[in-house]
Amino acid sequence: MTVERTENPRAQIGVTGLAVMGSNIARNFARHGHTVALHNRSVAKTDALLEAHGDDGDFVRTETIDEFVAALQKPRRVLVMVKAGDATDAVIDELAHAMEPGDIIIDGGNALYTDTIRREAALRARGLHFVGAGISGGEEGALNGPSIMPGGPAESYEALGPLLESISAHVDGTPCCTHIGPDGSGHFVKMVHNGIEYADMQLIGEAYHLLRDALGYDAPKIAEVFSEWNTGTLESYLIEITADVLRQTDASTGKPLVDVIVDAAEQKGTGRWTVKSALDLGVPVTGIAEAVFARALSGSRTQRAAARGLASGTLGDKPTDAAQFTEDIRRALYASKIVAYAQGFDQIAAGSAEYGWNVDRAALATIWRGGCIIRAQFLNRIKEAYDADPQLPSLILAPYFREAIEAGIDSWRRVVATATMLGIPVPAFASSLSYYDGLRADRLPAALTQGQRDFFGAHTYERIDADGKFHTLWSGDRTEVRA
Ligand SMILES: NC(=O)C1=CN([C@@H]2O[C@H](COP(=O)(O)OP(=O)(O)OC[C@H]3O[C@@H](n4cnc5c(N)ncnc54)[C@H](OP(=O)(O)O)[C@@H]3O)[C@@H](O)[C@H]2O)C=CC1
Ligand SMILES: O=C(CO)[C@H](O)[C@H](O)COP(=O)(O)O
Repeated sequence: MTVERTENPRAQIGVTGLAVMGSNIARNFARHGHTVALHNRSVAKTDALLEAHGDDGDFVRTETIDEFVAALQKPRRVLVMVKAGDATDAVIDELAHAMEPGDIIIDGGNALYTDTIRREAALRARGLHFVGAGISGGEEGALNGPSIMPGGPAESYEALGPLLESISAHVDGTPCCTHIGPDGSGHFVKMVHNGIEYADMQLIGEAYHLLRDALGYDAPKIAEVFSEWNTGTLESYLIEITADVLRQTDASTGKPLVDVIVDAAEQKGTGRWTVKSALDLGVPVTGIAEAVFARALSGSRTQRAAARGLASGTLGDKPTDAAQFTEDIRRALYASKIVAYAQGFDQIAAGSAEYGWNVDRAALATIWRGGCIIRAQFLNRIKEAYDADPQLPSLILAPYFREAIEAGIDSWRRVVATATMLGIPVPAFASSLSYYDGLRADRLPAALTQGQRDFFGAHTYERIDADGKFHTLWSGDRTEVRA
Protein backbone atom coordinates (compact mmCIF):
# COMPACT_ATOMS: atom_id res chain seq x y z
CA MET A 1 0.00 0.00 0.00
CA THR A 2 1.16 3.53 -0.76
CA VAL A 3 -0.76 6.27 0.96
CA GLU A 4 0.52 9.73 0.23
CA ARG A 5 -0.30 13.23 -0.82
CA THR A 6 1.51 13.80 -4.08
CA GLU A 7 1.76 16.01 -7.14
CA ASN A 8 3.27 13.12 -9.13
CA PRO A 9 0.84 11.98 -11.81
CA ARG A 10 1.10 8.25 -11.30
CA ALA A 11 -2.51 7.10 -10.82
CA GLN A 12 -4.12 5.34 -13.81
CA ILE A 13 -7.64 6.08 -12.59
CA GLY A 14 -9.25 8.38 -10.06
CA VAL A 15 -12.45 7.67 -8.16
CA THR A 16 -14.42 10.51 -6.57
CA GLY A 17 -17.40 9.63 -4.40
CA LEU A 18 -16.33 6.96 -1.95
CA ALA A 19 -19.65 5.76 -0.51
CA VAL A 20 -20.79 2.14 -0.96
CA MET A 21 -20.25 1.90 -4.72
CA GLY A 22 -17.25 4.18 -5.22
CA SER A 23 -15.17 2.75 -2.38
CA ASN A 24 -15.71 -0.82 -3.57
CA ILE A 25 -14.96 0.00 -7.20
CA ALA A 26 -11.79 1.83 -6.11
CA ARG A 27 -10.73 -1.30 -4.20
CA ASN A 28 -11.59 -3.44 -7.22
CA PHE A 29 -9.33 -1.28 -9.45
CA ALA A 30 -6.54 -1.49 -6.87
CA ARG A 31 -6.87 -5.26 -6.52
CA HIS A 32 -6.40 -5.51 -10.28
CA GLY A 33 -3.06 -3.73 -10.06
CA HIS A 34 -4.18 -0.23 -11.03
CA THR A 35 -2.95 2.77 -9.05
CA VAL A 36 -6.06 4.61 -7.87
CA ALA A 37 -6.35 8.25 -6.82
CA LEU A 38 -9.02 8.66 -4.15
CA HIS A 39 -11.25 11.67 -3.53
CA ASN A 40 -14.43 12.33 -1.60
CA ARG A 41 -16.18 15.58 -0.70
CA SER A 42 -15.71 14.81 2.98
CA VAL A 43 -12.19 13.50 3.58
CA ALA A 44 -13.42 11.21 6.37
CA LYS A 45 -14.67 8.65 3.81
CA THR A 46 -11.29 8.63 2.03
CA ASP A 47 -9.48 8.03 5.29
CA ALA A 48 -11.96 5.37 6.40
CA LEU A 49 -11.38 3.49 3.15
CA LEU A 50 -7.60 3.69 3.49
CA GLU A 51 -7.74 2.71 7.14
CA ALA A 52 -9.85 -0.38 6.49
CA HIS A 53 -8.64 -1.47 3.04
CA GLY A 54 -5.43 0.39 2.22
CA ASP A 55 -3.71 -2.97 1.83
CA ASP A 56 -5.86 -3.84 -1.19
CA GLY A 57 -3.39 -2.10 -3.52
CA ASP A 58 -1.81 1.17 -4.55
CA PHE A 59 -3.90 4.21 -3.58
CA VAL A 60 -3.13 7.93 -3.74
CA ARG A 61 -4.88 9.91 -1.04
CA THR A 62 -6.08 13.38 -2.06
CA GLU A 63 -8.18 16.04 -0.36
CA THR A 64 -8.97 18.64 -3.01
CA ILE A 65 -10.07 18.26 -6.62
CA ASP A 66 -6.88 20.02 -7.80
CA GLU A 67 -4.76 17.58 -5.84
CA PHE A 68 -6.86 14.69 -7.18
CA VAL A 69 -6.51 15.74 -10.82
CA ALA A 70 -2.79 16.38 -10.38
CA ALA A 71 -2.32 12.78 -9.23
CA LEU A 72 -3.59 11.31 -12.53
CA GLN A 73 -1.60 10.18 -15.56
CA LYS A 74 -2.65 11.77 -18.88
CA PRO A 75 -5.07 11.41 -20.48
CA ARG A 76 -6.67 11.62 -17.05
CA ARG A 77 -9.50 9.21 -16.24
CA VAL A 78 -11.88 10.00 -13.42
CA LEU A 79 -14.81 7.85 -12.30
CA VAL A 80 -17.55 9.87 -10.58
CA MET A 81 -19.65 7.78 -8.13
CA VAL A 82 -21.85 10.34 -6.39
CA LYS A 83 -25.58 10.86 -5.99
CA ALA A 84 -27.38 11.31 -9.31
CA GLY A 85 -28.74 14.75 -10.19
CA ASP A 86 -27.41 18.07 -8.88
CA ALA A 87 -24.52 16.45 -6.99
CA THR A 88 -23.27 14.86 -10.22
CA ASP A 89 -23.50 18.20 -12.06
CA ALA A 90 -21.59 19.94 -9.26
CA VAL A 91 -18.79 17.37 -9.25
CA ILE A 92 -18.51 17.27 -13.05
CA ASP A 93 -18.36 21.06 -13.17
CA GLU A 94 -15.55 21.19 -10.64
CA LEU A 95 -13.63 18.44 -12.44
CA ALA A 96 -14.08 20.04 -15.85
CA HIS A 97 -12.46 23.24 -14.61
CA ALA A 98 -9.43 21.31 -13.36
CA MET A 99 -9.04 18.91 -16.32
CA GLU A 100 -7.65 19.40 -19.84
CA PRO A 101 -8.85 18.57 -23.37
CA GLY A 102 -8.52 14.82 -24.04
CA ASP A 103 -9.18 13.87 -20.41
CA ILE A 104 -12.08 11.52 -19.66
CA ILE A 105 -14.82 11.87 -17.05
CA ILE A 106 -16.87 8.73 -16.42
CA ASP A 107 -20.17 9.05 -14.57
CA GLY A 108 -20.87 5.63 -13.04
CA GLY A 109 -23.92 6.74 -11.03
CA ASN A 110 -27.54 6.07 -11.90
CA ALA A 111 -27.90 9.23 -14.01
CA LEU A 112 -30.97 10.01 -16.08
CA TYR A 113 -29.91 9.37 -19.70
CA THR A 114 -31.16 12.75 -20.91
CA ASP A 115 -28.85 14.39 -18.34
CA THR A 116 -26.02 12.31 -19.78
CA ILE A 117 -26.84 13.46 -23.32
CA ARG A 118 -26.71 17.08 -22.10
CA ARG A 119 -23.49 16.60 -20.13
CA GLU A 120 -21.74 14.77 -22.97
CA ALA A 121 -22.51 17.60 -25.41
CA ALA A 122 -21.37 20.30 -22.96
CA LEU A 123 -18.09 18.54 -22.14
CA ARG A 124 -17.41 17.67 -25.78
CA ALA A 125 -17.62 21.39 -26.54
CA ARG A 126 -14.81 21.86 -24.00
CA GLY A 127 -12.67 19.11 -25.53
CA LEU A 128 -13.34 16.65 -22.69
CA HIS A 129 -14.59 13.11 -23.17
CA PHE A 130 -17.65 12.19 -21.14
CA VAL A 131 -18.68 8.59 -20.63
CA GLY A 132 -22.02 7.84 -18.99
CA ALA A 133 -21.55 4.32 -17.68
CA GLY A 134 -24.30 2.27 -16.11
CA ILE A 135 -22.84 0.08 -13.37
CA SER A 136 -24.80 -2.70 -11.72
CA GLY A 137 -24.00 -5.19 -9.03
CA GLY A 138 -24.50 -3.36 -5.76
CA GLU A 139 -21.86 -3.40 -3.07
CA GLU A 140 -20.66 -6.94 -3.70
CA GLY A 141 -20.55 -6.55 -7.47
CA ALA A 142 -18.67 -3.26 -7.27
CA LEU A 143 -15.94 -5.02 -5.30
CA ASN A 144 -15.79 -8.38 -7.05
CA GLY A 145 -16.93 -7.58 -10.58
CA PRO A 146 -19.93 -5.54 -11.70
CA SER A 147 -21.64 -5.40 -15.06
CA ILE A 148 -20.56 -2.16 -16.75
CA MET A 149 -22.48 -0.40 -19.54
CA PRO A 150 -20.37 2.50 -20.84
CA GLY A 151 -21.77 4.92 -23.41
CA GLY A 152 -20.00 7.93 -24.91
CA PRO A 153 -17.56 8.37 -27.79
CA ALA A 154 -16.09 5.17 -29.27
CA GLU A 155 -12.55 6.59 -29.01
CA SER A 156 -13.03 7.07 -25.26
CA TYR A 157 -13.79 3.38 -24.98
CA GLU A 158 -10.48 2.58 -26.67
CA ALA A 159 -8.67 4.35 -23.83
CA LEU A 160 -11.01 3.12 -21.15
CA GLY A 161 -12.28 -0.29 -22.24
CA PRO A 162 -9.36 -2.45 -21.05
CA LEU A 163 -9.39 -0.77 -17.63
CA LEU A 164 -13.16 -1.22 -17.15
CA GLU A 165 -13.16 -4.73 -18.57
CA SER A 166 -10.41 -5.73 -16.15
CA ILE A 167 -12.59 -5.00 -13.11
CA SER A 168 -15.91 -6.25 -14.52
CA ALA A 169 -17.43 -9.66 -13.88
CA HIS A 170 -16.50 -12.33 -16.41
CA VAL A 171 -18.72 -15.17 -17.69
CA ASP A 172 -17.04 -17.97 -19.66
CA GLY A 173 -14.00 -15.69 -19.96
CA THR A 174 -16.01 -12.84 -21.50
CA PRO A 175 -16.03 -9.51 -19.65
CA CYS A 176 -19.41 -8.15 -18.57
CA CYS A 177 -18.53 -4.77 -20.05
CA THR A 178 -18.86 -3.49 -23.60
CA HIS A 179 -19.25 -0.16 -25.36
CA ILE A 180 -23.00 0.40 -25.63
CA GLY A 181 -23.13 3.39 -28.01
CA PRO A 182 -22.92 7.21 -28.07
CA ASP A 183 -23.83 9.73 -25.34
CA GLY A 184 -26.75 8.61 -23.12
CA SER A 185 -26.99 4.99 -24.34
CA GLY A 186 -25.11 3.47 -21.38
CA HIS A 187 -27.35 5.14 -18.82
CA PHE A 188 -30.45 4.36 -20.89
CA VAL A 189 -29.76 0.62 -20.87
CA LYS A 190 -28.89 0.76 -17.15
CA MET A 191 -32.23 2.48 -16.53
CA VAL A 192 -34.08 -0.27 -18.40
CA HIS A 193 -31.97 -2.86 -16.54
CA ASN A 194 -33.35 -1.41 -13.32
CA GLY A 195 -36.88 -1.40 -14.74
CA ILE A 196 -36.53 -5.10 -15.50
CA GLU A 197 -35.10 -5.53 -11.98
CA TYR A 198 -38.31 -3.98 -10.60
CA ALA A 199 -40.51 -6.30 -12.70
CA ASP A 200 -38.48 -9.37 -11.74
CA MET A 201 -38.68 -8.47 -8.04
CA GLN A 202 -42.43 -7.82 -8.27
CA LEU A 203 -43.02 -11.20 -9.96
CA ILE A 204 -40.98 -12.94 -7.29
CA GLY A 205 -43.00 -11.04 -4.68
CA GLU A 206 -46.26 -12.22 -6.22
CA ALA A 207 -45.02 -15.82 -6.26
CA TYR A 208 -44.10 -15.46 -2.57
CA HIS A 209 -47.53 -13.96 -1.80
CA LEU A 210 -49.30 -16.90 -3.46
CA LEU A 211 -47.16 -19.50 -1.70
CA ARG A 212 -47.84 -17.74 1.60
CA ASP A 213 -51.55 -16.98 1.30
CA ALA A 214 -52.89 -19.55 -1.19
CA LEU A 215 -50.87 -22.49 0.15
CA GLY A 216 -50.25 -21.27 3.72
CA TYR A 217 -46.48 -21.84 3.56
CA ASP A 218 -44.24 -20.10 6.12
CA ALA A 219 -41.09 -18.21 5.16
CA PRO A 220 -38.59 -21.07 5.70
CA LYS A 221 -40.76 -23.38 3.57
CA ILE A 222 -41.00 -20.75 0.82
CA ALA A 223 -37.21 -20.33 1.02
CA GLU A 224 -36.92 -24.05 0.20
CA VAL A 225 -39.18 -23.60 -2.82
CA PHE A 226 -37.07 -20.72 -4.13
CA SER A 227 -33.85 -22.67 -3.55
CA GLU A 228 -35.31 -25.54 -5.53
CA TRP A 229 -36.39 -23.17 -8.33
CA ASN A 230 -32.86 -21.79 -8.41
CA THR A 231 -31.61 -25.12 -9.72
CA GLY A 232 -33.68 -24.88 -12.93
CA THR A 233 -34.59 -22.43 -15.68
CA LEU A 234 -35.27 -19.68 -13.10
CA GLU A 235 -31.67 -19.78 -11.82
CA SER A 236 -30.71 -16.20 -11.10
CA TYR A 237 -29.23 -13.87 -8.52
CA LEU A 238 -32.64 -12.49 -7.51
CA ILE A 239 -34.13 -15.97 -6.91
CA GLU A 240 -31.01 -16.93 -4.94
CA ILE A 241 -31.15 -13.90 -2.63
CA THR A 242 -34.91 -14.30 -2.21
CA ALA A 243 -34.26 -17.67 -0.54
CA ASP A 244 -31.58 -16.06 1.65
CA VAL A 245 -33.89 -13.23 2.73
CA LEU A 246 -36.74 -15.65 3.49
CA ARG A 247 -34.42 -17.88 5.52
CA GLN A 248 -33.22 -15.02 7.72
CA THR A 249 -34.46 -15.04 11.34
CA ASP A 250 -34.97 -11.79 13.22
CA ALA A 251 -32.67 -11.80 16.25
CA SER A 252 -34.97 -9.81 18.52
CA THR A 253 -38.24 -11.71 17.93
CA GLY A 254 -37.11 -15.08 16.63
CA LYS A 255 -39.54 -14.68 13.73
CA PRO A 256 -38.62 -14.79 10.04
CA LEU A 257 -37.14 -11.37 9.28
CA VAL A 258 -39.50 -10.91 6.31
CA ASP A 259 -42.45 -11.07 8.73
CA VAL A 260 -41.22 -8.10 10.76
CA ILE A 261 -40.24 -5.82 7.83
CA VAL A 262 -42.85 -3.13 7.03
CA ASP A 263 -44.59 -4.02 3.75
CA ALA A 264 -44.04 -0.65 2.06
CA ALA A 265 -41.51 -0.78 -0.80
CA GLU A 266 -39.43 2.28 -1.54
CA GLN A 267 -37.87 3.37 -4.81
CA LYS A 268 -35.12 5.74 -5.81
CA GLY A 269 -36.45 6.53 -9.28
CA THR A 270 -34.93 4.41 -12.04
CA GLY A 271 -38.04 2.22 -12.38
CA ARG A 272 -40.22 5.31 -12.65
CA TRP A 273 -37.86 6.80 -15.27
CA THR A 274 -38.11 3.58 -17.28
CA VAL A 275 -41.90 3.79 -17.39
CA LYS A 276 -41.89 7.51 -18.24
CA SER A 277 -39.46 6.86 -21.09
CA ALA A 278 -41.52 3.88 -22.29
CA LEU A 279 -44.63 6.10 -22.38
CA ASP A 280 -42.75 8.65 -24.49
CA LEU A 281 -41.47 5.94 -26.82
CA GLY A 282 -44.88 4.21 -26.99
CA VAL A 283 -43.55 0.85 -25.79
CA PRO A 284 -45.87 -1.24 -23.58
CA VAL A 285 -43.70 -2.19 -20.61
CA THR A 286 -46.65 -3.45 -18.61
CA GLY A 287 -44.67 -5.65 -16.20
CA ILE A 288 -42.32 -2.82 -15.25
CA ALA A 289 -45.17 -0.32 -14.92
CA GLU A 290 -47.16 -2.68 -12.67
CA ALA A 291 -44.06 -3.17 -10.54
CA VAL A 292 -43.61 0.59 -10.08
CA PHE A 293 -47.30 1.03 -9.26
CA ALA A 294 -47.25 -1.95 -6.88
CA ARG A 295 -44.45 -0.28 -4.92
CA ALA A 296 -46.45 2.96 -4.90
CA LEU A 297 -49.58 1.14 -3.68
CA SER A 298 -47.61 -0.62 -0.95
CA GLY A 299 -46.32 2.75 0.20
CA SER A 300 -49.81 4.36 0.31
CA ARG A 301 -50.00 3.65 4.01
CA THR A 302 -52.84 6.01 4.92
CA GLN A 303 -55.12 4.75 2.15
CA ARG A 304 -54.26 1.14 2.89
CA ALA A 305 -55.04 1.56 6.57
CA ALA A 306 -58.40 3.15 5.72
CA ALA A 307 -59.25 0.46 3.13
CA ARG A 308 -58.38 -2.54 5.30
CA GLY A 309 -61.57 -4.59 5.76
CA LEU A 310 -63.26 -3.53 2.53
CA ALA A 311 -65.44 -6.28 1.05
CA SER A 312 -63.68 -9.05 -0.86
CA GLY A 313 -66.80 -10.55 -2.41
CA THR A 314 -67.19 -14.32 -2.47
CA LEU A 315 -63.79 -15.95 -2.53
CA GLY A 316 -62.91 -19.26 -4.11
CA ASP A 317 -61.37 -22.36 -2.56
CA LYS A 318 -57.65 -22.68 -1.95
CA PRO A 319 -55.78 -25.13 -4.19
CA THR A 320 -55.86 -28.68 -2.85
CA ASP A 321 -52.83 -30.00 -4.72
CA ALA A 322 -49.99 -27.92 -3.25
CA ALA A 323 -47.29 -29.55 -5.38
CA GLN A 324 -49.23 -28.90 -8.60
CA PHE A 325 -49.99 -25.30 -7.65
CA THR A 326 -46.36 -24.67 -6.71
CA GLU A 327 -45.32 -25.93 -10.14
CA ASP A 328 -48.02 -23.72 -11.71
CA ILE A 329 -46.56 -20.71 -9.91
CA ARG A 330 -43.05 -21.60 -11.10
CA ARG A 331 -44.22 -21.79 -14.69
CA ALA A 332 -46.27 -18.58 -14.40
CA LEU A 333 -43.23 -16.83 -12.93
CA TYR A 334 -41.01 -17.97 -15.79
CA ALA A 335 -43.53 -16.99 -18.49
CA SER A 336 -44.13 -13.58 -16.89
CA LYS A 337 -40.39 -13.05 -16.53
CA ILE A 338 -39.92 -13.74 -20.24
CA VAL A 339 -42.56 -11.10 -20.98
CA ALA A 340 -40.86 -8.55 -18.69
CA TYR A 341 -37.48 -9.05 -20.36
CA ALA A 342 -39.07 -9.03 -23.82
CA GLN A 343 -40.69 -5.68 -23.02
CA GLY A 344 -37.45 -4.24 -21.63
CA PHE A 345 -35.50 -5.28 -24.73
CA ASP A 346 -38.26 -3.77 -26.91
CA GLN A 347 -37.79 -0.49 -25.06
CA ILE A 348 -34.05 -0.65 -25.65
CA ALA A 349 -34.66 -1.20 -29.37
CA ALA A 350 -37.06 1.75 -29.45
CA GLY A 351 -34.67 4.05 -27.52
CA SER A 352 -31.80 3.00 -29.74
CA ALA A 353 -33.82 3.81 -32.88
CA GLU A 354 -35.04 7.12 -31.45
CA TYR A 355 -31.55 8.35 -30.55
CA GLY A 356 -29.56 6.55 -33.30
CA TRP A 357 -27.47 4.56 -30.80
CA ASN A 358 -27.36 1.24 -32.65
CA VAL A 359 -27.44 -0.78 -29.41
CA ASP A 360 -26.54 -4.44 -29.96
CA ARG A 361 -29.07 -6.40 -27.88
CA ALA A 362 -27.10 -9.66 -28.08
CA ALA A 363 -24.02 -7.87 -26.72
CA LEU A 364 -26.14 -6.35 -23.97
CA ALA A 365 -27.58 -9.72 -22.95
CA THR A 366 -24.00 -11.01 -22.90
CA ILE A 367 -22.82 -8.41 -20.37
CA TRP A 368 -25.92 -8.89 -18.20
CA ARG A 369 -25.09 -12.58 -17.71
CA GLY A 370 -22.80 -11.73 -14.79
CA GLY A 371 -22.17 -9.02 -12.24
CA CYS A 372 -25.53 -7.25 -12.38
CA ILE A 373 -28.64 -7.60 -10.23
CA ILE A 374 -30.69 -9.23 -13.02
CA ARG A 375 -28.01 -11.76 -13.90
CA ALA A 376 -29.70 -15.03 -14.76
CA GLN A 377 -29.09 -18.25 -16.61
CA PHE A 378 -31.72 -17.39 -19.17
CA LEU A 379 -29.76 -14.35 -20.37
CA ASN A 380 -27.74 -16.94 -22.29
CA ARG A 381 -30.95 -17.83 -24.13
CA ILE A 382 -31.65 -14.12 -24.80
CA LYS A 383 -28.15 -13.70 -26.21
CA GLU A 384 -28.67 -16.74 -28.45
CA ALA A 385 -32.03 -15.41 -29.65
CA TYR A 386 -30.57 -12.03 -30.70
CA ASP A 387 -27.44 -13.69 -32.13
CA ALA A 388 -29.70 -15.80 -34.33
CA ASP A 389 -31.83 -12.83 -35.39
CA PRO A 390 -30.59 -9.34 -34.43
CA GLN A 391 -33.86 -7.83 -35.76
CA LEU A 392 -36.11 -10.23 -33.78
CA PRO A 393 -39.47 -8.36 -33.43
CA SER A 394 -40.03 -9.74 -29.92
CA LEU A 395 -38.12 -12.15 -27.69
CA ILE A 396 -41.39 -14.04 -27.26
CA LEU A 397 -41.13 -15.10 -30.91
CA ALA A 398 -37.73 -16.78 -30.55
CA PRO A 399 -38.23 -20.57 -30.65
CA TYR A 400 -36.85 -21.18 -27.14
CA PHE A 401 -39.09 -18.58 -25.50
CA ARG A 402 -42.11 -19.43 -27.59
CA GLU A 403 -41.83 -23.05 -26.43
CA ALA A 404 -41.18 -22.04 -22.82
CA ILE A 405 -44.36 -19.97 -22.76
CA GLU A 406 -46.37 -22.67 -24.50
CA ALA A 407 -45.20 -25.13 -21.85
CA GLY A 408 -46.37 -22.79 -19.09
CA ILE A 409 -49.48 -21.15 -20.53
CA ASP A 410 -52.04 -23.40 -18.82
CA SER A 411 -50.30 -22.97 -15.46
CA TRP A 412 -50.12 -19.21 -16.02
CA ARG A 413 -53.88 -18.99 -16.60
CA ARG A 414 -54.62 -21.18 -13.56
CA VAL A 415 -52.42 -19.02 -11.33
CA VAL A 416 -53.99 -15.73 -12.44
CA ALA A 417 -57.52 -17.18 -12.17
CA THR A 418 -56.86 -18.73 -8.75
CA ALA A 419 -55.26 -15.55 -7.41
CA THR A 420 -58.25 -13.54 -8.60
CA MET A 421 -60.69 -15.93 -6.94
CA LEU A 422 -58.70 -15.79 -3.70
CA GLY A 423 -58.42 -11.98 -3.72
CA ILE A 424 -54.62 -12.09 -3.91
CA PRO A 425 -53.25 -9.23 -6.04
CA VAL A 426 -51.01 -10.39 -8.90
CA PRO A 427 -50.72 -7.28 -11.09
CA ALA A 428 -47.50 -8.33 -12.81
CA PHE A 429 -48.55 -11.95 -13.47
CA ALA A 430 -51.95 -10.79 -14.76
CA SER A 431 -50.72 -7.90 -16.89
CA SER A 432 -48.00 -10.06 -18.43
CA LEU A 433 -50.56 -12.69 -19.38
CA SER A 434 -52.87 -10.00 -20.81
CA TYR A 435 -49.95 -8.57 -22.78
CA TYR A 436 -49.22 -12.00 -24.20
CA ASP A 437 -52.87 -12.55 -25.09
CA GLY A 438 -53.03 -9.06 -26.61
CA LEU A 439 -49.93 -9.64 -28.71
CA ARG A 440 -51.19 -12.93 -30.11
CA ALA A 441 -54.80 -11.78 -30.66
CA ASP A 442 -56.30 -11.93 -34.14
CA ARG A 443 -58.41 -8.88 -33.56
CA LEU A 444 -58.25 -6.37 -30.69
CA PRO A 445 -61.01 -3.99 -29.57
CA ALA A 446 -58.88 -1.10 -30.84
CA ALA A 447 -61.19 -0.97 -33.90
CA LEU A 448 -63.96 0.22 -31.60
CA THR A 449 -61.61 2.77 -30.02
CA GLN A 450 -60.86 4.14 -33.49
CA GLY A 451 -64.61 4.33 -34.25
CA GLN A 452 -65.21 6.24 -31.01
CA ARG A 453 -62.31 8.63 -31.71
CA ASP A 454 -63.71 9.31 -35.16
CA PHE A 455 -67.20 9.86 -33.66
CA PHE A 456 -66.24 12.48 -31.11
CA GLY A 457 -63.17 14.04 -32.71
CA ALA A 458 -63.20 13.25 -36.45
CA HIS A 459 -59.82 11.59 -35.87
CA THR A 460 -60.34 9.21 -38.85
CA TYR A 461 -59.65 5.47 -39.12
CA GLU A 462 -58.12 2.98 -41.54
CA ARG A 463 -60.15 0.18 -43.18
CA ILE A 464 -59.12 -3.45 -43.43
CA ASP A 465 -60.11 -3.52 -47.12
CA ALA A 466 -58.82 -0.21 -48.54
CA ASP A 467 -55.79 2.06 -48.27
CA GLY A 468 -55.96 5.54 -46.80
CA LYS A 469 -57.83 7.25 -43.99
CA PHE A 470 -61.61 7.47 -43.63
CA HIS A 471 -64.16 9.45 -41.65
CA THR A 472 -67.84 8.79 -41.05
CA LEU A 473 -70.11 11.86 -41.03
CA TRP A 474 -71.45 10.96 -37.57
CA SER A 475 -73.42 14.17 -37.02
CA GLY A 476 -74.63 14.22 -40.66
CA ASP A 477 -76.02 11.44 -42.78
CA ARG A 478 -73.45 8.90 -41.45
CA THR A 479 -71.99 8.14 -44.84
CA GLU A 480 -68.26 7.53 -45.07
CA VAL A 481 -65.84 9.91 -46.79
CA ARG A 482 -62.15 9.68 -47.53
CA ALA A 483 -60.15 11.88 -45.16
N1 LIG B 1 -25.98 1.55 -3.98
C1 LIG B 1 -26.14 0.76 -5.02
O1 LIG B 1 -26.39 -0.46 -4.91
C2 LIG B 1 -25.97 1.32 -6.41
C3 LIG B 1 -25.81 2.68 -6.63
N2 LIG B 1 -25.61 3.16 -7.88
C4 LIG B 1 -25.40 4.60 -8.11
O2 LIG B 1 -24.02 4.90 -7.82
C5 LIG B 1 -23.91 6.21 -7.27
C6 LIG B 1 -23.26 6.11 -5.89
O3 LIG B 1 -24.09 5.33 -5.07
P1 LIG B 1 -23.77 5.05 -3.53
O4 LIG B 1 -22.37 4.55 -3.40
O5 LIG B 1 -24.89 4.22 -3.02
O6 LIG B 1 -23.73 6.50 -2.88
P2 LIG B 1 -24.88 7.61 -2.67
O7 LIG B 1 -25.80 7.61 -3.84
O8 LIG B 1 -25.44 7.44 -1.32
O9 LIG B 1 -23.99 8.95 -2.73
C7 LIG B 1 -23.08 9.27 -1.71
C8 LIG B 1 -21.83 9.90 -2.29
O10 LIG B 1 -22.17 11.09 -3.02
C9 LIG B 1 -21.37 12.16 -2.50
N3 LIG B 1 -22.08 13.42 -2.68
C10 LIG B 1 -23.38 13.67 -2.42
N4 LIG B 1 -23.66 14.97 -2.72
C11 LIG B 1 -22.51 15.51 -3.18
C12 LIG B 1 -22.16 16.81 -3.65
N5 LIG B 1 -23.07 17.78 -3.74
N6 LIG B 1 -20.89 17.03 -4.04
C13 LIG B 1 -19.97 16.04 -3.96
N7 LIG B 1 -20.23 14.80 -3.53
C14 LIG B 1 -21.50 14.54 -3.15
C15 LIG B 1 -21.17 11.79 -1.04
O11 LIG B 1 -20.11 12.54 -0.49
P3 LIG B 1 -20.04 12.76 1.11
O12 LIG B 1 -19.45 11.51 1.67
O13 LIG B 1 -19.17 13.94 1.26
O14 LIG B 1 -21.43 13.00 1.58
C16 LIG B 1 -20.88 10.31 -1.17
O15 LIG B 1 -19.57 10.05 -1.60
C17 LIG B 1 -25.33 6.77 -7.24
O16 LIG B 1 -25.55 7.52 -8.41
C18 LIG B 1 -26.21 5.53 -7.23
O17 LIG B 1 -27.48 5.76 -7.78
C19 LIG B 1 -25.51 2.33 -8.95
C20 LIG B 1 -25.65 0.97 -8.80
C21 LIG B 1 -25.94 0.36 -7.53
O1 LIG C 1 -28.98 0.37 -9.50
C1 LIG C 1 -29.16 -0.48 -8.66
C2 LIG C 1 -28.96 -1.92 -8.96
O2 LIG C 1 -28.77 -2.17 -10.29
C3 LIG C 1 -29.68 -0.06 -7.31
O3 LIG C 1 -29.63 -1.09 -6.41
C4 LIG C 1 -31.00 0.59 -7.49
O4 LIG C 1 -30.79 1.97 -7.23
C5 LIG C 1 -32.06 0.14 -6.56
O5 LIG C 1 -33.21 0.84 -6.96
P1 LIG C 1 -34.41 1.18 -5.98
O6 LIG C 1 -33.80 1.83 -4.76
O7 LIG C 1 -35.24 2.13 -6.78
O8 LIG C 1 -35.06 -0.12 -5.66
